[in-house]
Amino acid sequence: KLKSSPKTEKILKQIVHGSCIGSIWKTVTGKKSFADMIQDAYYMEPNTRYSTFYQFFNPVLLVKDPDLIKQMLVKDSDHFMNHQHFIPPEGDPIFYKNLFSMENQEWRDMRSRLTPVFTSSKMKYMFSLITQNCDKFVKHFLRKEETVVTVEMREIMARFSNDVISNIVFGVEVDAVNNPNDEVYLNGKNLTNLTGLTRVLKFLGSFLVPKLYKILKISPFPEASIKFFSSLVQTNIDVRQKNNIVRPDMINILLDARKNAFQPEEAAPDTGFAVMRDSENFKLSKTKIDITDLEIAAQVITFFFAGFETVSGMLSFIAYELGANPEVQQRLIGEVDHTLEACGGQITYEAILSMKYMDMVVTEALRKWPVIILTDRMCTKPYTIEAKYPDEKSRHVKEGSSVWLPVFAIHRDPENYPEPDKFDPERFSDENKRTVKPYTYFPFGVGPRGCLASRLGLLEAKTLFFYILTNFEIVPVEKTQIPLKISKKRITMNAEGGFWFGLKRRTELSTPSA
Ligand code: HEM
Repeated sequence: KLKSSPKTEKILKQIVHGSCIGSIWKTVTGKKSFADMIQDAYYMEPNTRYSTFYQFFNPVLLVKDPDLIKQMLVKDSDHFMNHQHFIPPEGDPIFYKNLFSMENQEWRDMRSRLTPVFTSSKMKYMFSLITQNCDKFVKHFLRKEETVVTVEMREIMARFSNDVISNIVFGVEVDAVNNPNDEVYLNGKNLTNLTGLTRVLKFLGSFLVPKLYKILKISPFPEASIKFFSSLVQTNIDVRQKNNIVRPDMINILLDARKNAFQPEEAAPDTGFAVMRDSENFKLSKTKIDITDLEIAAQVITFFFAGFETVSGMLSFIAYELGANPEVQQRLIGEVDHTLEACGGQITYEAILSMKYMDMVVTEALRKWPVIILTDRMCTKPYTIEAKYPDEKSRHVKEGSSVWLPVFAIHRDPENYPEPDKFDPERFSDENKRTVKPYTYFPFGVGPRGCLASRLGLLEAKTLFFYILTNFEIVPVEKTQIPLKISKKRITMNAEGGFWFGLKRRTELSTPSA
């Protein structure tokens, strides 16, 4: 009988049971969704605080227990500071020098320089850019003759997200809602689209065999689109500096912060339950920041990348839940109408954020459909998980090994949320939200490395649905699929067969003059 090491035994067991490696293969070949693959891993070792498995030969620790998540990824986050790198440092400097890929002290410095750009008062400053795009969005549909316009939500939300994020981060007014062939949009889609066997393999491969990718200098992203965005941003910075152009966007905030220290913040309301707060224990930059043109370009391109697919996914799932749950939608329409009336027909930042039911709906949609199914950390300093229960042994986590936070699986675990597949905004009412188990809600990740721009994402969602519901009702049409099935063809969360719904005018009077 051959003797094998515990590690080999574990890999063999996984292959034999088809549990993890088998489910990775099913995901690569489009037979299983990425969310299902992670759920398989989550339930592989039931009733444990964490599971371990191998990404081929790399050990991965999947953390499931809320207290352990808090301990490891918040309190002891200095042991788990970086993401597993999947973009080779030798690749394009613009794409590599972004916050998501940065590591250790370099990341910490950049994060503290960028955090002031995303405060609530900066969101208020940028609110006018968001409303400009929301207004364009509704006018696009109000111009149509039909009373009910059939629309594939994911496509139109992607175009909307493209327009907003380009407007806010690049300072470029793009109109992909009206022009689907817009160059910025097509390049953004190319950059973020993870469909097709080659792209899926290339992307999953960067997680599964990162060392090989590093050696071969393979980037999972298309080079032509990276070049397109680099030159767009550089030209934009040059033109502004030459002509002293000022507009309320991120390039402007960063260029300005190079000359003047960040000003004391004016008080502004926060954007809701889901806002990342753990990530703000940083010493914020109170002096002028030292940031080069290249670094500004790298950051704003990351913002575009990070805020395009995520936001469009979130908006599509909110639209789906409103269309599938008419009683929720009617209650929200009531709140929208009341809010519009209370602010005399001219919506304000404060009024958007005063809507409690809107916050409950958006929070629950992000619980049921967290668009980022999984986030990861790399162990940067050896760590020991002490045994807590009699049947546990303490577990050593080696430097360089991966830790995964299975967001989707935690949000759908009935231990955390009873009837987890039910869309129930009441979970987040004033009364009930106090009973949500801490560290079981992660649409924007966790700890100091959590999403930098949760406020922006939430503000975009609330403002767009305010505009939509002022003018339309979202109704099922022939092609609508309820219940929604998660697509097996994409790594990012999407609906099989698309998100088809109708936008039904609420009144004939809302026809725009222009
Ligand atoms: C609904 C919209 C969004 C969702 C669901 C989302 C979610 C996430 C998640 C899960 C992470 C990883 C956090 C972790 O590992 O703990 C992340 C990181 C990040 N997000 Fe977002 N995000 C959204 C919108 C945005 C937008 C609009 C921007 C920029 C304008 C943005 C910028 C970033 C950046 C820069 C990071 C990396 C932070 C770091 O490593 O320090 N995100 N986001």
